[in-house]
Amino acid sequence: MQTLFPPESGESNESSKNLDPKQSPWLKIKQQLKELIEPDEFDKWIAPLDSKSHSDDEVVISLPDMTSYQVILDRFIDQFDYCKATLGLQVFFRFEIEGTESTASEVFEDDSSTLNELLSHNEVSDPDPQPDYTREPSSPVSRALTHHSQLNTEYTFQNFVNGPSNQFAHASCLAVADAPGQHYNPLFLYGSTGLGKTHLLHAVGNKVLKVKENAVITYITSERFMNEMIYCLRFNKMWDFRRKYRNCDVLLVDDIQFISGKERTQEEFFHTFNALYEAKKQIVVTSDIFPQDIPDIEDRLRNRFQWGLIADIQPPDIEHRVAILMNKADKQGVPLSQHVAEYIANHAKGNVRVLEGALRRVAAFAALQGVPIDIELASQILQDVLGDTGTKNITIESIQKIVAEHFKVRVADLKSKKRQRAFSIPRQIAMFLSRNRTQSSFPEIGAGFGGKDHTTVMHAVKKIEQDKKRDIEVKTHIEAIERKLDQLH
Ligand SMILES: Nc1ncnc2c1ncn2[C@@H]1O[C@H](COP(=O)(O)OP(=O)(O)OP(=O)(O)O)[C@@H](O)[C@H]1O
Repeated sequence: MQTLFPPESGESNESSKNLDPKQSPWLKIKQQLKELIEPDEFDKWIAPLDSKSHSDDEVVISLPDMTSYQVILDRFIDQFDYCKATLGLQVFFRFEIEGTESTASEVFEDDSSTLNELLSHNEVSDPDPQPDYTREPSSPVSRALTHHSQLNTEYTFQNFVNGPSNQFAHASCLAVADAPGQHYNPLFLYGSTGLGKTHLLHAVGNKVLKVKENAVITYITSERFMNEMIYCLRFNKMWDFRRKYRNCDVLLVDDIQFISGKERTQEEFFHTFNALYEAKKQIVVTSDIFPQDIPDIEDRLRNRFQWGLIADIQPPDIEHRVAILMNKADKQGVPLSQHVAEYIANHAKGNVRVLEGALRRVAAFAALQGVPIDIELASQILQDVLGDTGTKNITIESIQKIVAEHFKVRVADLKSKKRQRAFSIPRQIAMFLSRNRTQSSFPEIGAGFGGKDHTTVMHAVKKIEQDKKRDIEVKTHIEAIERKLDQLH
């Protein structure tokens, strides 16, 4: 019988001895991981792992130590997810690490967001089917899960400049903040990046708190929701988890689109949603995708997102951008004339985050150099620093062309399925830039890359985001390509 992984790759033969490769989800996943992960990394971290046992819905994998566990969490979690999704597997992974419990607790106390799906998805130990979630928590870990709303007090309605592009979303949020749980439940805010969704989400929480000081407001990103849930499943803390999320007056969930493909997270969120909804507690979620278009989420959840009110935010027009700039300059005490604000708004055409960045840089430069903020200065900063962001016609095609030239490959290679690093890295970088420098959705980008699935694009974007932070080479390539993109006319 042919083995999937030869012994020289560092793998023991235990899997192939005990499991029929045709039946083992772990071996299927491992085979796919081999194609997604660099050979030396695969040999070092993945090849030695064996599945101890598996059933129809669970695979138990043993990890040699905490280091291996942390490395897998940090570097390969997306690849695991991706493989599971592409293979259509419905299994949960349970990772057993020798003597992990105390170490993992320490990791969680420091930053639960580093914990993720590789922790157990096992719900067997989920306690108490009908618990009282209003009871006070007892243990230190339980207390770490108590409410702390983490609201940004700067993100208020007063600091939000409304205009035609966000008027409906702004009014909806105000209405919800005035009467939480009464009219529009859930409120679903969607729009592209940097247009103020998070700002409005916090504004709702801040306003509710202003009127009702002891209101329990919980703000969470969907990613953190998932990480906390996984931790709690692993360490039998689901009571605490549910107590936190089902016992609040307003639940604010940012970037809900990231639960795409995360089955267990979706299920838990579904029950959280129901519990809050039935108790007439307000739920507000944000997404950069319309609910109908979020890939890989259960229909019952998608439907619920549409029960209440859906409000979109569009990019601000020129007058609105000027108003935002003037407002921000005023609040920051930056002397900005209408004339210069118009110049900046005309050239920094991207989202509001781009506008803010432009203003910050111009103001900092003027303060440090002791010069007035005029058109000449603004023009210099926008050219030098922002590369005139937004005035260029950057498309998926222009990105592909520049990336291909930069890496000396053909555009056809970027659209191909070639898995060699020489092609896969440029392809992933081109996907990443297409997501960040155009308004294209994941499916649109996939279509532009030879009909790739949206999950492939999502995986690429996330991978490059991470690589950019820890790999100076990747960062340098991206910066060089961005400079070329900024020179487009
Ligand atoms: N209309 C507005 N008035 C004032 N500030 C705004 C407005 N819109 C956005 N901003 C500011 O722009 C920045 C980006 O906004 P925010 O983080 O809310 O965007 P987002 O839509 O949640 O983006 P992402 O999807 O990337 O999370 C924030 O500093 C926010 O205060």
